[in-house]
Amino acid sequence: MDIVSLWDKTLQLIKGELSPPSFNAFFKQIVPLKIYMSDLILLAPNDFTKGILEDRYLNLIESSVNQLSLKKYHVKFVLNEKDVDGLGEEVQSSSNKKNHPNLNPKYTFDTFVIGNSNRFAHAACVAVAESPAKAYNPLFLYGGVGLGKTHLMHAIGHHIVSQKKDPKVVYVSSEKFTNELINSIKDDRNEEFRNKYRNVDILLIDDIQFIAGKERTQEEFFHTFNSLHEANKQIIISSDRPPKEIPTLEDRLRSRFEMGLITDIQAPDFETRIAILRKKAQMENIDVSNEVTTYIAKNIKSNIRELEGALTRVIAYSSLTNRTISFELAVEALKDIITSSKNEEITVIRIKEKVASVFDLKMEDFNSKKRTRSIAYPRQIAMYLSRELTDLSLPKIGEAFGGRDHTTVIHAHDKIIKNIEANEEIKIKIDKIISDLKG
Ligand SMILES: Nc1ncnc2c1ncn2[C@@H]1O[C@H](COP(=O)(O)OP(=O)(O)OP(=O)(O)O)[C@@H](O)[C@H]1O
Repeated sequence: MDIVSLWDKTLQLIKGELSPPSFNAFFKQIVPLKIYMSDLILLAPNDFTKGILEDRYLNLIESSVNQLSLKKYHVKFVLNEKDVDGLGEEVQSSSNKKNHPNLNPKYTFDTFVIGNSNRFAHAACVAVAESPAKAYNPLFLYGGVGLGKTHLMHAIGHHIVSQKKDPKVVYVSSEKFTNELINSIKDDRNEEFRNKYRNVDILLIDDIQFIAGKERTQEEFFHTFNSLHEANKQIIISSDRPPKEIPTLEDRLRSRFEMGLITDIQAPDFETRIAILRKKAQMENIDVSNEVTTYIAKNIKSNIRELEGALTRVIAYSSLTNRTISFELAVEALKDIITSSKNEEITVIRIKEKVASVFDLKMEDFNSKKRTRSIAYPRQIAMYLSRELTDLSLPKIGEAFGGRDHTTVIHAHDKIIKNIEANEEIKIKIDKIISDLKG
């Protein structure tokens, strides 16, 4: 029995043992990942659910699995698919179809909510999924943590697998790529490694920023890239920043990454956060009021993984305490998470407002072309603080200051660092602004 059927049957057994709210809260989101030796490895959606599954349900899960299988398994939970990367070749995986990559079944275009922050990235991914190697090659997706890059890459993979006959689609994190390369060198299996990556139709490579500074990996990836590109195979790359900002990336790779289309994903706006929460509640088949989704969406802004985690926590809390989901219950369930992030997020606007009040500037002065010292200097301080206190990229900061070039932001940042080192008065002033912003 393959892992997917084994897990499906296990779920049927477990369902009969538990109340529907508990089953829905803790079991529906588990993804069967891998069978390795005598371990059945399952992906838990978040730390909280993992803790509950391990503390309360491990015996039930293992006994149910072992009722169905001749072989005795130990069940293990991981939080990240990358955690099983080091386990060597799979014995069986959830992606048991020939040439099928290890794609998360939940990460499809259907489950992806489109909003202003990701509309362009989504459209580019759909275009690539429909015409691989014809639309944009490579497609380079970048954005902050937990904003949907991996989701979109897997969605492209699923779409292509569903459209083409036996395409070879490979999804790999750059860390896994590096580890496999190192092992192949160690075991003298370099040829095998090359064949694996140079003979695919679609290569999805996640978190490419981790190859920064790894010369041998960059060299190998350069040749993999070239042979795929020349053979008209599609390459999709993700990163937490644009190619220009990846330090110690060889120029020849950087220019290749810039050959196709580069697209970014921003943090979702309020409406998109609400839509994501609604979609998730709908997928879980659970009623959640507008008051509750609004409370979560207003307080968790910059990471969709955390947004989803908050909703899961509310659902679990309701199931554990046997109460219906209400605004009061959500506040109670999320008191640790939302108190710890109660300080308002630091944005460029807040930085500008603060610097404007300290240096007696008008808001429009930050974007103006005026270069008098009384304006240019506070403007440079505001750019410095934006670089230090927000996750925005250099080009985005430049954009937020009247469309200035990213080199202007670098210059301002370097200058203020030197000033802080040389001038105690400025250091105190800037420290005070930072502590006021942090609340
Ligand atoms: N637009 C969206 N609609 C629905 N779910 C989303 C959306 N964007 C992200 N998610 C969900 O948020 C979670 C985090 O997304 P994902 O893992 O793709 O982020 P990432 O950008 O690859 O993060 P990292 O930088 O940590 O690798 C996933 O569960 C994903 O399904």
